[in-house]
Amino acid sequence: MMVDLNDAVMELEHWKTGKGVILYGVGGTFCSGGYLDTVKNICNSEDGYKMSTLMHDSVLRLRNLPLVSVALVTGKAIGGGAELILATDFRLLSSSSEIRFVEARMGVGTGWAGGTLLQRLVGPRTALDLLLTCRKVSADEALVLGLADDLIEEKDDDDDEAALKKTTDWLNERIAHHHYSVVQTVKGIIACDDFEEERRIFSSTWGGKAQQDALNKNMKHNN
Ligand SMILES: CC[C@H](C(=O)O)C(=O)SCCNC(=O)CCNC(=O)[C@H](O)C(C)(C)COP(=O)(O)OP(=O)(O)OC[C@H]1O[C@@H](n2cnc3c(N)ncnc32)[C@H](O)[C@@H]1OP(=O)(O)O
Repeated sequence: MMVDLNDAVMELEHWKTGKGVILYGVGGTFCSGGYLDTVKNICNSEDGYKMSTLMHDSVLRLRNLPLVSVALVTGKAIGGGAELILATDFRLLSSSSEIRFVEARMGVGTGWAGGTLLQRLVGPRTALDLLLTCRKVSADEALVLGLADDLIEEKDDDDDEAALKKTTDWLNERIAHHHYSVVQTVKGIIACDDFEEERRIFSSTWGGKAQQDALNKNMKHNN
């Protein structure tokens, strides 16, 4: 799964006209973390560092894609799976889904970049609390904590296709009406978190077709 994820992200890096991507699981579980048979086979510090390096690479490349990314979390997101939901720009949870950072119970810290990403999202105190208590976070609590951006209704829980359709609609509300160059620019600016880079990315759309078309429409933004 870890190598597959890295391959999938590399493939997405070549998608030049894309706007969005949805990360989801099937069969009622988002992801239950490291495959335990593999974990047992690589249970030494050196291999742990290698695994963590591979997962950091995948997660950071996914975050830096010029695409708007959404994790659709149906069912459980456990351990590394809970960390994985932090790799995207947004998180939509089905109302009975459950997030649980169980790494400390498993005798380890966060290996899939989740520590840094979690504290950026919910602040260091809440992150520390979630990582030390290893408690279940319900969809409702996730919404309050800022771990979830929106909830998908319960009736879709065991209907992967319906949940995916709702998530696609949610994402399309944000990206469908913009040209891909505009979506990629906005995403690039948010991902870079750097003023100089923001100017560089901004100038790539200035004077472009999307801007010319918008100017020619004499648009008003008063309703
Ligand atoms: C840095 C990341 C870190 C690491 O790599 O060490 C982690 O990810 S730590 C977390 C590792 N994951 C786990 O410890 C998960 C353990 N499993 C569970 O807690 C439960 O199975 C759960 C909550 C995921 C699902 O519970 P549920 O009641 O819905 O179903 P079952 O327990 O009957 O599970 C079905 C079947 O799937 C097997 N399973 C689930 N997760 C894993 C996994 N990560 N690796 C291997 N196998 C997994 C589970 O054992 C069951 O198999 P069965 O043969 O039917 O017993």
